[in-house]
Amino acid sequence: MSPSDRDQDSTEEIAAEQDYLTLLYAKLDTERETAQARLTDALRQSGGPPQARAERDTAATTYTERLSQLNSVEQGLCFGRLDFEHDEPVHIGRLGLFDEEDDYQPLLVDWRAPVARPFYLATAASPDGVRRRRHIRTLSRKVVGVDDEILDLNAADQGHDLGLAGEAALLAALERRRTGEMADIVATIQAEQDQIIRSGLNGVLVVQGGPGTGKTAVALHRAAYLLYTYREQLTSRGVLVVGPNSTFLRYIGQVLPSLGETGVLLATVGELYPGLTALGEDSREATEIKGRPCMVEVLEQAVADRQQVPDPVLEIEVDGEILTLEREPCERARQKARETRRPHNLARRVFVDILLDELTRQSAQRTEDNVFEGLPEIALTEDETPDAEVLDAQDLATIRAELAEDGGVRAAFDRLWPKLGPPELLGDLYGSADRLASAAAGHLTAAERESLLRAPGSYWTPADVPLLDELAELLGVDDTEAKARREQREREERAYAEGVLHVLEQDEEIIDEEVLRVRDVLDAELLAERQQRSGELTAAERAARDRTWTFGHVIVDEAQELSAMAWRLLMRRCPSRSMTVVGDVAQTGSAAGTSSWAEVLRPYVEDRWRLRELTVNYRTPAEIMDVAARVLAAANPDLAVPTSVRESGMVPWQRRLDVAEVPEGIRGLAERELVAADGGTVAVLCPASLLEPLGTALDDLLPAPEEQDARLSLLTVELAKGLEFDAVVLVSPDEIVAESPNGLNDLYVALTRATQRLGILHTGAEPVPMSGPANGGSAPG
Ligand SMILES: Nc1ncnc2c1ncn2[C@@H]1O[C@H](COP(=O)(O)OP(=O)(O)OP(=O)(O)O)[C@@H](O)[C@H]1O
Repeated sequence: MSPSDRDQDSTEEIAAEQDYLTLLYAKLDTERETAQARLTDALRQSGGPPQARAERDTAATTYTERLSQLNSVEQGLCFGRLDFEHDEPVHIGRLGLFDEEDDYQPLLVDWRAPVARPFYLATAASPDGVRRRRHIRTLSRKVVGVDDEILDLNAADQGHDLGLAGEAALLAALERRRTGEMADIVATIQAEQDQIIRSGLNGVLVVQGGPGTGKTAVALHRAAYLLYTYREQLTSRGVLVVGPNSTFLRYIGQVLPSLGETGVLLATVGELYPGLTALGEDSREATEIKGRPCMVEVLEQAVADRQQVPDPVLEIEVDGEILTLEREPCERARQKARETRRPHNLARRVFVDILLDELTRQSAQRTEDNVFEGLPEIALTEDETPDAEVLDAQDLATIRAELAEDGGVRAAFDRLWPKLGPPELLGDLYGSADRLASAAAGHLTAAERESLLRAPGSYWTPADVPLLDELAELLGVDDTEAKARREQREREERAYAEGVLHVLEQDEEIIDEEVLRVRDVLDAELLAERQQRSGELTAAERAARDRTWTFGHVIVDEAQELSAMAWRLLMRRCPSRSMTVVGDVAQTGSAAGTSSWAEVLRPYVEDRWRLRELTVNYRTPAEIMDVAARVLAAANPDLAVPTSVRESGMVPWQRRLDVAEVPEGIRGLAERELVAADGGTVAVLCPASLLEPLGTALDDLLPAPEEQDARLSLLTVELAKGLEFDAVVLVSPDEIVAESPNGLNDLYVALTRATQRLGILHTGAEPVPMSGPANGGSAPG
């Protein structure tokens, strides 16, 4: 076949695919119109029995979700086609479309359906009945190209040694300019990634892989797959995706909506304590200490320290009389309360009950003494005993109830066993060297305790959130009063709704006797219910407001950074242990983070977790990985860098400047990289110590904080974790290494952020030889 025949072929193929795509979009438009009409219909109806109302609400929610799903797949609706040896071809896309007029024949197959799987897995050596795999490139609703792979044995010999599927489409996707928002990879998922995405729902799955191997992309597509496959199980409990910081969450935020999935909660660990925003920042040392597992014992002791007994006696004045609480009964009450093993605020009731008995006994004794005081001694008759009591059970109950309400008695109980909230207790602990010394005895040194001290009212930090969550468990919520208040509020809302109906009815009588009566379409119960519900919430929205919410599945990204205390919090949110844990132990930056998955998971699932590894680097060209490999070899000689899929033809540039000259020099370099990136993104990555001077030097080139699609970013390595840019300028590698105990890991992360160009600006000694003959590392693929 001559080249012009091939062009002709491809023009015809494109035209044929265009016809099919036009049909698919017409179908999509019809589906949208139908969903919109049904939604309008459901919203317009009102009244009827409660069951009909509930059905209508469910219908409205279903059609709203369907509509948003149909809208989200507008771009790249169909991206592939499989031609089989024996069966009819199928087109593959972001969601399934069916032809109702032809017995629901599939027009478009959802990429997550089993029949679409060979699109990602079939190879020439193992074609699985597939004859041809076609990638269809589109721009809006127009087909702009097709890339075909014929899966026959001739092709098997020519395959790429990395076993890539749809190589042309993959390389085109990888070469595209970055925008500051992660894109989905649904059209070019590779076989090793597909295995992870479609792995079963149950148990803990760990995905370990070097930089750029697609861990984040895979984790997000797995969320979409699980929601599709286990829809019923997961929509009610929701899926949680945890990321390291809000910059990262913004970066990945569009991927799931572009896959038609919106019911997922994306959050950092610092955002998982509802009602609290962790705006503060800890020193590196304090972050590490707050993450240690021994903090559980420190907090337990801090709670125990708030359960006091008098030394030796506490006097309480009640109605001019002095009652006393001595050490012994208080110790007994404390012992009994602790033995219940209930959280502090709930065990308090036992403590209070026992001491109320004690005070009641004293008060009754006092009353009896008063009754008999001054009376002449009267001889007992034969049927009287000397112990006959003056006060009966009813009297004792009254005394007890009065004591329970007495301000002095309540204050005494609050002093001995105060009701406590997590922020209050933790604030008190951080605010007092003495309290800290008592709680942390045997766990933290004086210097370590010192680093936790802070002024009252300081902002909470992300590392405080797991501690607050732990305290919420230790303290418990005594919700008796809250429950009573809630019931009262519900009663008031019903009464208010009754009142509203009454007023409306009166108005009606005045305006028009003939019109439908308000009570025919509304009743008090419904009005009150509407008020309370104030709109249907998705599981993700409800979960975000509820600390005790447990999710159907939890995905943790950059999981190597999490502290032991953060793991405890996440495990509480996922008692089913249906989790996907994604990370790279070679990239651990936080001193509280981990270098071993087994160590992290053992306390929760022992060795019952499965490991999958990703080995191909889709982000970073081989020339850059060559430099990164030298750093990894120095940081962790046992680990290998992933193999790059491509070369860029550009060896990273390296330059030397005096540290004082950097602010002046950086501007020109950043401008040059912006031009070279040609509309793509550029990041200057620097040690924390240079953030301010470089920020000033680059001021007018940097975006305003609210600007979304920044072309230039200035970041520390910690904040750049998980992100990628077309070009990176790395400043002062030696300082980056010196700033952290895991400095070489940080440098490795920084070196692997670029998709095209990397420049290194040295200001001191090279922490690891970064140029010259390679001493190991990845050979260009
Ligand atoms: N199959 C694929 N098709 C197209 N692009 C892909 C594929 N797999 C990964 N990529 C791209 O490679 C880049 C790196 O992916 P991702 O950020 O998920 O890697 P990572 O393993 O999480 O990296 P890091 O550990 O450095 O954070 C992204 O731009 C992603 O879109």
